[in-house]
Amino acid sequence: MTLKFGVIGTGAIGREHINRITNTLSGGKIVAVTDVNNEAVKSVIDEFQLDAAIFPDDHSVIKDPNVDAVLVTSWGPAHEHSVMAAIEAGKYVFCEKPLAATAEGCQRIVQAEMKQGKRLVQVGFMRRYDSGYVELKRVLDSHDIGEPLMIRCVHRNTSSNENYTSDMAVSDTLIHEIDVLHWLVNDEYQSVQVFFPKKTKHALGHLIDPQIFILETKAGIVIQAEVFVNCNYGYDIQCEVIGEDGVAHLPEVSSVVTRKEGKRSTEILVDWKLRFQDAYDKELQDFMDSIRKTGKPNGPSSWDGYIAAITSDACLKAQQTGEKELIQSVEKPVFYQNTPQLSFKQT
Ligand SMILES: NC(=O)c1ccc[n+]([C@@H]2O[C@H](COP(=O)([O-])OP(=O)(O)OC[C@H]3O[C@@H](n4cnc5c(N)ncnc54)[C@H](O)[C@@H]3O)[C@@H](O)[C@H]2O)c1
Ligand SMILES: O[C@H]1[C@H](O)[C@@H](O)[C@H](O)[C@@H](O)[C@H]1O
Repeated sequence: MTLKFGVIGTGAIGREHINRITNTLSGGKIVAVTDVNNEAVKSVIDEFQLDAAIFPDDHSVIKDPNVDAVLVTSWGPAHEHSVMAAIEAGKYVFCEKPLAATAEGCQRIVQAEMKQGKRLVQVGFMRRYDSGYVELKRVLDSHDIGEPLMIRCVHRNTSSNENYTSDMAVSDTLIHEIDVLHWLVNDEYQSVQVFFPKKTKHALGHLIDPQIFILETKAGIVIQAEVFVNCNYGYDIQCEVIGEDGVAHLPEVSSVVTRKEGKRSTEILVDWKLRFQDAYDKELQDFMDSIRKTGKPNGPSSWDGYIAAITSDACLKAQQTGEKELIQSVEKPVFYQNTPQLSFKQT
C-alpha cells in the first residue's frame, strides 16, 4: 500500500521531504508537484528522478485523483489556502509549520476539519519526534527532577537571509519552542513579554536580533526563550529545565572530540536540515504508517497548530507593545481527543 503525495512548494524543506519520501522512508511516493517557481519544480524532478506530474497550482494538485495526501511546504502565508482546499477535497495533509499565518486562519482549518468529520491534518512540529526531546520528556514525566520551575532555552541560527523579518522570529523560529515546551511539561501558556537586547552587527538593518521571550505557564513555570538568528557560529538548540529536585538538559548533538594543537574541540552543526534529520524522518514515516494502519494521522494535529498560533499571535502583539500580553486559553474539542477512523484507499 503506497500513499501517493502531491507536493505544494519545492523549496528547501519541500526538497528535503521529497528526498526522504523517495529515498529513505517506506510507503510513500511523490506523484504530483507544483511551485510558483517553475525552475524549482523542474530541478526537483530532475534531481530525484521523480515520476510525477507537474501542475500549475495547489488546487490542481489537490484535485488530482492520483493524490492521496498533500504535502504543504510552500511559504507560511500560503499554507491556509492549500490546507483548506485539501480538507474540502477530503485529502490527507502534512503541513509544515506554521499551519496558517494567524490563529483565526488556524481556527478556520480546525472548523473545516471538524465539519469534514475526519482527522486529516498533521502539522510539521518535528521536535516531538526528536529523540533528545522525547528522552527529556520521559525524565520530566518520571518526576526525577521534581516539578519543573523554570526553563531556559536558546534557538540560534547561523544567519538569516534578507527575507527574514522580525515577526518571523516568532512565526518561523520560536514557533518550534512554543509547540514543544508546553508538550514537554504538560502545561499551557498564560502570558508572554518580549525583550530586545543590544542588536548584533550581523543582522540586516530591518531585523531585530536577538530577541528574548519570557513565557509563563498556567502552573507558574517561567520560560526564558532566546531567538538569535544571526549568532554567526552555528545552528544551536538548547533547552534546560530547572526542577525542584534537579536540572535536566536536552542532550547535545553527538560529535567527535578532537585534541589538536593545544585545543580540545567538537564541531557544532551549522544547518537546520541536519539537526533534526531523524525527527523529520520519523514524523513523515509516522504520518504514512498511521494513515495506513488507523486511517488517520497520529502526529501533531491542526488543534496543535491552532494553539501554537494563539501563543504566536500573543508573542507578535508583545513585540509591538513591549507589555506582558495574556494568552487566551481554549478548550480542546472532543474531536481532537478521540477521532473516528478513516478507510485508506489501497493500491
Ligand atoms: N519544520 C522545520 O524545521 C522547517 C524547516 C524549514 C522550513 N519550514 C517551513 O516550511 C515552509 C517552507 O520553508 P522553506 O525553508 O522550504 O522555504 P523556501 O522559500 O525555500 O521554499 C518555499 C517554496 O514554496 C514556493 N511557494 C510559495 N508559495 C507558493 C504557492 N502558493 N504555491 C506553490 N508554491 C509556493 C516557493 O516558490 C518556494 O520554492 C515554511 O513555512 C517554513 O516555516 C519548516
Ligand atoms: O524555517 C526555519 C526552520 O524552522 C528552522 O528549524 C528554524 O531554526 C529557522 O529559524 C526557521 O527559519
